[in-house]
Amino acid sequence: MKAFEANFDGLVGPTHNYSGLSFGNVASTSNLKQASNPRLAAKQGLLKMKALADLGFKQGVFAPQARPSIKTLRGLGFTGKDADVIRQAAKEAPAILANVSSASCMWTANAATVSPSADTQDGCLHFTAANLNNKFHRSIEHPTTSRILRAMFPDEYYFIHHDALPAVAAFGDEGAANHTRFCAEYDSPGVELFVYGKKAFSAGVEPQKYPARHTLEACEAVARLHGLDEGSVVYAQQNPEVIDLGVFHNDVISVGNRNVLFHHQESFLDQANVLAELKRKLAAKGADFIAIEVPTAKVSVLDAVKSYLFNSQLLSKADGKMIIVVPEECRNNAAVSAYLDELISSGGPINEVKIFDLKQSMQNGGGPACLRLRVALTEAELAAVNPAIMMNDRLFDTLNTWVDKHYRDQLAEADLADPSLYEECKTALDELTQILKLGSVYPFQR
Ligand SMILES: NCCC[C@H](NC(=O)CCC(=O)O)C(=O)O
Repeated sequence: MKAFEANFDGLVGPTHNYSGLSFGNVASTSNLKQASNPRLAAKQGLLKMKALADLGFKQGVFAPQARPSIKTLRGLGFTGKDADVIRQAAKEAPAILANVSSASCMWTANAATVSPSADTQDGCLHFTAANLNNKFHRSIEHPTTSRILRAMFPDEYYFIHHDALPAVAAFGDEGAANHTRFCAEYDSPGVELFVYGKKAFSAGVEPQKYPARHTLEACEAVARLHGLDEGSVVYAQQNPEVIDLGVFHNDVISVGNRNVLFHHQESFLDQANVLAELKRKLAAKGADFIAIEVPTAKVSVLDAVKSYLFNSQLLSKADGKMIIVVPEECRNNAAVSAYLDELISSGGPINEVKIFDLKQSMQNGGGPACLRLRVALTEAELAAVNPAIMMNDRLFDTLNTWVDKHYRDQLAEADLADPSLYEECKTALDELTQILKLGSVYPFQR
């Protein structure tokens, strides 16, 4: 049977802005109050999707959410017509308005955790929406995320959707940014690596400066929901010291594809044992685990955080070799650029680099890997995906025209107070649900 890894990239929403909302994410806090360009941001993302689709990879579009979230504002006591709600929040609680205006759902690696059907007890493909409980602006994403996921993967015969875990810190869940699946072929049974920042209900080390967003308890709950057995999972604690250096998700310090893990020397707390367990469990599934470890002497953690070398995508080509998709920032960093040259000429599994300009997203701490949710699909499952979300020449043109029609090319803090921004967002997203055939997924449509 043929199988694929499809990538579903977050289409950047019309309110993309820099509000410095993510303590612990260095890019987010250091670009606070910069003006953003939502139109450019959306187009940068679309160009990546189109380029990968053109290379023959299965590529889909993950729709953004309506912002500001009027529902959230009403729940916090703002009243009146929608425009009044926005004006009142802008005047009395601008920080709340900034939170509910974030376009943060663009980083779909945080939308959910996905277990392919080859790994699960019932043979279904499981999704659990992430509660993103650690950050207020992200904690409001999951109800709509769940509805969009159901519209993207509607067939109940193949796809099972779980609601987010309880919205408390003990079950803090950041989705696939802290989850990597290893396998020989995409449809052969694999091993799923769940990475957490701390334990909630038992003692252990944790970061001192920045939050550990994701707990072991959340990882275990998702593994249970998805029906993964002991031989198919590895739990690893992220190195708390690198969280304190700005590695707020594991996908800032490691990335995996098939049998390969590309990671930094300081990624995990108990690195040697994590790697050994992965090797052993993967061997039992008939795959030979390859770990490519980048030494601190070549790339420091700070360079990794600045360049987002590990927030890359590893994509398997027909010949079995892999492309590494990196942001432009990797070429602007001398140490990282030199390392990349060495990597692709090393004779190892990664032998090609593709570079993308994703600066608008990068300035909020979101690189190529943050922008995509990976779903390994069999041919039959792929055929059951909503076809209107799959990228092709026509959809690329339609979405570019749609962005030109609806998006502003500049957004500063003061613009968030403008009620017409919400109107523009609603008009755009209403049209988008028709383009992507999603049905009524947004609160304003229900
Ligand atoms: N996987 C990348 C996620 C980036 C995201 N940044 C933000 O939400 C920044 C938004 C702002 O600061 O305006 C986060 O930290 O969760």
